[in-house]
This record gives sequence, structure tokens and C-alpha cells, in this order.
Amino acid sequence: TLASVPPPLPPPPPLATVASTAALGRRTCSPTSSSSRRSSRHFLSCCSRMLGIEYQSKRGYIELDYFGRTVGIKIMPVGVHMGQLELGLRLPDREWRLSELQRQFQGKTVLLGVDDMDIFKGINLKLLAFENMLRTHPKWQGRAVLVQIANPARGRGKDLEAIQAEIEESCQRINGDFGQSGYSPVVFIGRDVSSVEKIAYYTIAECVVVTAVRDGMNLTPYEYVVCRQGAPGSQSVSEVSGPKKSMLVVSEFIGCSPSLSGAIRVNPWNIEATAEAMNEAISMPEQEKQLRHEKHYRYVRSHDVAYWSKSFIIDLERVCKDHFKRTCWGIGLGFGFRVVALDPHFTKLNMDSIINAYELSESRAILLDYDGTLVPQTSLNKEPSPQVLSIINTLCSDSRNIVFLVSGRDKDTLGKWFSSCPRLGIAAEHGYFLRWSREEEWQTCTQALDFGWMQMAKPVMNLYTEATDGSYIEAKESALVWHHQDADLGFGSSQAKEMLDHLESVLANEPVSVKSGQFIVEVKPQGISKGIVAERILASVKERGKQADFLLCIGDDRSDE
Ligand SMILES: O=P(O)(O)OC[C@H]1O[C@H](O[C@H]2O[C@H](CO)[C@@H](O)[C@H](O)[C@H]2O)[C@H](O)[C@@H](O)[C@@H]1O
Repeated sequence: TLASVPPPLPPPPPLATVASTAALGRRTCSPTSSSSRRSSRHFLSCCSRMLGIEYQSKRGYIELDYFGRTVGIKIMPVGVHMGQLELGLRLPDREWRLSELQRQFQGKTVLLGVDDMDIFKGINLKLLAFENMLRTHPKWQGRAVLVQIANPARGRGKDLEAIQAEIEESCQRINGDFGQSGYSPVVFIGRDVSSVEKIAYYTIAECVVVTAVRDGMNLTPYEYVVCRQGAPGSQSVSEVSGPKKSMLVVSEFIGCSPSLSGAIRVNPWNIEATAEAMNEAISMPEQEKQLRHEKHYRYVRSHDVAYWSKSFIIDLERVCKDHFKRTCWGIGLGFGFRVVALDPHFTKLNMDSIINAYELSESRAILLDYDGTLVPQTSLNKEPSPQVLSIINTLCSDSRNIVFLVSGRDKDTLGKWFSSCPRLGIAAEHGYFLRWSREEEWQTCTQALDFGWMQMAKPVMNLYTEATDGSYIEAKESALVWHHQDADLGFGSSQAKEMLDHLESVLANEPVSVKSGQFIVEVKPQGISKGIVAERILASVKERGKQADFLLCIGDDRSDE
């Protein structure tokens, strides 16, 4: 499925967030595109906060692993349809409409706004800025005209009515204060404007001003640039050719703003700064206007809608290339329904067959993870419940069973918590420590390990701990762990990613592995892992003449795989 983030994705957690994460839940596979960095950041933040999924950056590509499927996130600003616009530039109607406007605005400098009439487009902010410009730069009085095209509102409501009233009041005030005979500083067009007429307005405008306070891509600046270039191949300034110079004042809150490097970017709430930007734009030397126009035109032309769709397909193919190797399973009911993509060799465990195999076996090995498996990840009390202790003791009481706890936690905590389970084996700190039963001594990993790296990793972790309220360092005998469960969710996880990167580069030549887990970043020696200790346990069981004919491993995260 192809899908894209609705462009003006707001910061979490308003309702739109729920809608977009719910949409992700229904998708089978997708690259997800958004028009701005802000939207993708908000989308990733929603995924993290609401679904608990963290993104990974792989060689510049941002990806999410959603139940075995890869969702690629890419900032892909959409472009204009060049063919359609150029066709419009060649329409015969455009010529007479253009001449009409040229006559109407002869000797005037036209600033143009083309917006939908809604509460986010900042039309009144634009009027206030224009008024401010006329006041602070009186040279423009009688010379500068703001033509504001406002496509009729598609919705209704009190907020909209209030903004429409404000706009009307501003137009009347500006025209009353600065108007002269034959000169209306604001020309407000609140009706549907045909494409040809719009093209003619774009062509005569010295500058286009977009002051939206929140928007998606907003293609008005792109359309303007194409119209000012004129139809391709036209050389003369008359007929279908354009002036080949353009100026843009654009809000920093619109999707196209980062792509337009020659535009003057403004925060539309700052009326004075927007007024200065308007003055700067129309006062700029002609050559500078041409250079900025050329730069924009090159970009708009090469990044049109055809380019966007081609890139989308290429990315879709790249992101989904492994999906075909996977098998999809539908799991859950109603809103809990999920499509899970798994390796084709995966077999869903069936309770009856497990019980059957368990009953028929003579020697069993049962390896259990702790956090997220024996105690819920969300539980505040991390100690095992009496029920868990009793189930473990029941399992251990069968002489055919070898039961092991295989956890990242330290040996003292696990030893204390499971002191009432005398026959339980424990592999602590991912197997650095191993104990076969309560009465036996702890064995330490036989490899000779060098812990010099701890002196390098600790100062890095200290830096992030100081900068991240709620985070702390856990120093285990074999590993260092940075915890951010109690820090701000978004900030903690972005700090964790940064730290992972930082530690990987600082410790690149050290015999360690740096991994992130459930709200942790952990540095531990290479060669210490749950998989390796599991092999060690099974080998020992075999040496004791009890080779396991039944092996059950239960875990909840990557470290358990
Ligand atoms: O291998 P596991 O049994 O899954 O244990 C992994 C880590 O467990 C502990 O961290 C977890 O509990 C912390 C609170 O007690 C929590 O802040 C963290 O988010 C959890 O991952 C332990 O402190 C770590 O050293 C283990 O690696």
C-alpha cells in the first residue's frame, strides 16, 4: 500500500495523531512520505509515544519496524504539474487577461497572495504586515498594491467568521488610511478565480507573499515561479514569455519553505519582520531578483510531480524488497487486529502441540527472560509476583526439567528475588554470571575480559545523564546501562539515539557491543549474550548425559532472539 502522512501533521498528541497512527496500524507495508521535516518528526514522535516503536536510521534512510514490516519515512516534497501549468501559459485567454491587469496596475508594484479562506492561512497577518510596510516605508504609499486572492471558504464556523470579519476590517482600514483617488492599496478578491486569471496575476506580481501559520506543502510559490518564467522556448518579454524574475516572502511554517533557498523566510506572527521582508523583496536590485528566480525555477522544474512519483515508486520498491520473502499473519480481533510479517520458516506455536511435546519428552530445558516476560514492562513493582515464583517452583520440581532465568539484570537482584526458588538456574548480566541452583556458586564467564572501556564509556554516559532529566546510569559488574524510562519520552529516546551513536564511535576499537533496549542503552563485552549462554547451558546439560529433547525459550525483545 502506498501511503503518505497528511502534510500538516501537528505535534502529538491531538486527534490527528491518533488518526495517523491508526492508519499505520492498518497498512500492510509502505514508504511513508511527508512534505516537511516537521511532519515526519511529529509522525515519528506519534509512533514512539502511541505505539512504542522507535525508528532507526540506516545509511540516511529512516525506517520503522512495525510488526515485522518495514515502514520507510522520507521527506518528499511534492511538486507542480509542469505540463499542465505550461499549457495554461500558452492559452490565448491569458494574453488579454494579462494586458488588462497590466493596464489596471500600470506604474504599481504588485504583491500577491493566493490562499484558501481558512483560519490557518494568516491572511490578516499579511494585511497587517502590508499596512506596517506602508507606514514604515512611506515611499510605497501610492505605489505598492497587495492583491489578495482568497478562494471561498470550504467550511463554516465561528472561528472562520471571526477571521473573515478581521480581514474585512483590515482591508477597509488600510484602503481608508492609505487609499487615494485611483489607488487602492489592497485589492481583495474573495471569489473563485479561474486558472487563466490566476496565471495572469502571478505573471504581473513582483512578489508572492505566503503567511500561513500552519500548512502542508503549499504550491503557490512554485506556481508563481513557473508563471514568471513563462512558457518554455519563449524569448520575447511579450506574448507567452514571463519576466524571468521573481521574489518570494514565505512563512517558515509551510512545507515548501526549506526547498526555496532564495525566498525570504518569515515567522508570520512577527508583523514588523514580515513588513521588512516585503519591503526588502520589492526593493531588491533587478539582477538579484533574476538570480533568485533562476535558482528557484531550476528547482521547481526538476522537482515536479513526475519526479516525486518516480522517487516514491523507487522508495516503495526499496522499502518493500524483503516483504515478499515474508509470510503475513493476521493476529487479534477488532481494533486489536494486526498483520504481522514473519520469516517464512516461522511456525506459530500451538498450545496443544507444546503440551504434547512436553509430556512426551524426557529431558527439558526451559529458558525464561525476566523483564517483559515474567514481569510486565510497564509494572512499577519489578519484583516477581508470588504466582510467578510458585509456577517456577512447580516447573523446577519435575526432575526432567532444567529451568533457567536468562536476564540482563545483575546477579544480586535476581539472586535475592528468586531466593525462594532453590532449583532455579540463573544467567545474570546476559550470561556473564551463571549459577545452576541457589546452593551453587556463581560462575563467571571464562573469557578473560578487559574492562578498560568502562573508563571511556562512563564520561559519555555522564554527559547525557546531566543533560537528560530523569535518566541515570546503572553500573553492573560487566556492563554499563543508561536508563531513560523516567525521562521525557521523546527527549529521552532522541538522547538515547544520539548516545548510541556517540558511544559506537568512541568505542569503535573496543571489544564491546553497544545496544539499545527497552528504555536503555547498554554497553557490554563482546562475546556475552543470551544466545551464547543458552548454548553453554545446553552443552552442559548434554555433558551431564541429559541432552534436552524439549527446549522452550520465552522472551520479549531482541536480546532474547
Ligand atoms: O534481560 P531482561 O530481563 O529483559 O532485562 C533487561 C534489563 O532489565 C533492567 O532494565 C529494565 O528495568 C528498568 C527498571 O527497573 C527499566 O528502567 C528499563 O527500561 C528496563 O529495561 C536492568 O536494569 C537492565 O540492566 C537490564 O539489561
